[in-house]
Amino acid sequence: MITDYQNDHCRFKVCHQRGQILSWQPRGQADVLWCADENLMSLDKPIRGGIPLCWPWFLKGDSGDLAPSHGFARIADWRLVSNRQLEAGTHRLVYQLTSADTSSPHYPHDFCLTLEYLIGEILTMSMTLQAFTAAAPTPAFGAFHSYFNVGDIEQTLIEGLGSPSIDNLANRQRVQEPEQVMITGPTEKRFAASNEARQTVRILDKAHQRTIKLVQAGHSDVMLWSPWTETGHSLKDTHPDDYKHFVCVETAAISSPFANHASLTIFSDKEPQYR
Ligand SMILES: O=P(O)(O)OC[C@H]1O[C@H](O)[C@H](O)[C@@H](O)[C@@H]1O
Repeated sequence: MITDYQNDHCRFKVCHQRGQILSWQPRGQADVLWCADENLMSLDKPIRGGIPLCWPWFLKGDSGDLAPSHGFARIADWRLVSNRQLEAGTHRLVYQLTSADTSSPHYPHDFCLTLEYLIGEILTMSMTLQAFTAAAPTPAFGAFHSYFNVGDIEQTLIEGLGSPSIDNLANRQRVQEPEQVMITGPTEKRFAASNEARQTVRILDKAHQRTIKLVQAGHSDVMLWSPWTETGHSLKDTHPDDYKHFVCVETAAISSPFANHASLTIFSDKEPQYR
């Protein structure tokens, strides 16, 4: 179910069947991505960890009644269409999912979705949608639902999210946010992606003495999620203390649909930039 790779820059793990990266460990660093214990995983359920692609809706969609939650892409069988190493040693993996492989009454269109990963010193994930439907397809929403590995969530700050947030756990109230956001309990907050074409968010992980930098394009929102102590309880595919070691910073299309292309690039910098 899980395949390990190594190149000059990093080690990484993928689940080819899900087209999902689960681990990316740049040379000399701790894993940048968090992933649940393999013994608690099952292909019957979404794999909790790495970067699942939620598509073509987020949670249960705007209507609140779409199933499966977070769309069908993260539980579909993807096809690996290219797997090679570039000259610089970086791996390039390309997966495709088409309407012939999976179908949903909530997205009744002919499409081909391509996911491309460049995995080396930096990690880039990009998604391209080709629609073959004569009529305009139903708008597609979702997220690159990234799980980031942090040494200690209580010593982690996230900056570049902007303000205000919309707090899903407080009746969608608008909350004025500081420049650096700290997670101190269950968190489910949505931030508007900046008006600039590209937005940078930083995760300052004091315990690992590193900064993870995310540069995104094509997403309208950023979701910040931590289940806090729900790990090991309502989240049955996790252990009780897991919440201490991950934060989800999800570049997402929630308030506006995805265009045909969206990307996320992740850098991990060992220099301590924690202030
Ligand atoms: O458990 P999952 O279906 O993977 O969803 C995990 C989480 O994803 C997002 O961040 C949502 O905002 C949360 O409400 C949800 O609990």
